[in-house]
Amino acid sequence: MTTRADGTVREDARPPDDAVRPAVAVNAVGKVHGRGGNAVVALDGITLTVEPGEFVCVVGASGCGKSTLLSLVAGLDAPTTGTIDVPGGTPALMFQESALFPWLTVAGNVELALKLHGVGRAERRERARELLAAVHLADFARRRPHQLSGGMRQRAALARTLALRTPVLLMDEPFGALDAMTRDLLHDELERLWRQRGPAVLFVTHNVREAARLADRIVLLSSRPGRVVWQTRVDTPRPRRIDSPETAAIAADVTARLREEVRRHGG
Ligand SMILES: Nc1ncnc2c1ncn2[C@@H]1O[C@H](COP(=O)(O)OP(=O)(O)OP(=O)(O)O)[C@@H](O)[C@H]1O
Repeated sequence: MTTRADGTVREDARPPDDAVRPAVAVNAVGKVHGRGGNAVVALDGITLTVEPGEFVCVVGASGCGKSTLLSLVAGLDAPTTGTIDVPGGTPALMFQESALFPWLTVAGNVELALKLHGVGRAERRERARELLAAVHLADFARRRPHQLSGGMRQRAALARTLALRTPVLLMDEPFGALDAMTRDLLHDELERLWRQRGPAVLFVTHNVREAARLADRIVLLSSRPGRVVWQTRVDTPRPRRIDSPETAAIAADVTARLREEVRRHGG
């Protein structure tokens, strides 16, 4: 999928050679929301790639354009300048709120996502069953979302996102509303499933420790308008712990750079 500044979205006709092409390529992208006196320059000249299977966390001060970046990569909005290439097609998205349909069961929510992508009934059932078992919700498949805790709802949302088997997952603060203990468990789940299934992940967060816990690479955006100002690889062996000295040291380094960035902009 290629999204251009004129809003055209083109599905690539030829299957991509994923071994050599990035899973996501954001090329000199700018985004202005609104017009005239109300115009807000959210992003300015962002260039960023995510390699196949890579886990990239984007951090930055509030309002720096992280969610805007994800909505552009998702194809929900068009860039004002530049291009975005996602050769594997439309990515799956997960948000802070589970966005489950309240009138459907947990299994029904996962199956509906598959139905909308043209997956036949028998395969929908099987994939939903397998995914709900993988996120430890097998016993809750027939419950409705309001009967679940916040953490369980996000597990269901994760199952729905993974069920689509897209080569790219976009995650916008998916665990931001959860308590620390639940978030820690969801990090373990996500890391395990990501390693088993191997999608590229572009994960937006305010939480620098979360980024150090999950990422292969952390990208720091400047205060608005967002630009890539710094990035670092995270080579700590997996599985990781959020309270390990290695994770704490990386988080401290990223926090120092983030503070510097916010100070520079008078935040
Ligand atoms: N549809 C829109 N119309 C006008 N302005 C917008 C729109 N969407 C976002 N903005 C503005 O663009 C800027 C970037 O917003 P965005 O939500 O992308 O930032 P963010 O880094 O995700 O913020 P936060 O960390 O607080 O969630 C903000 O100033 C926001 O108010």
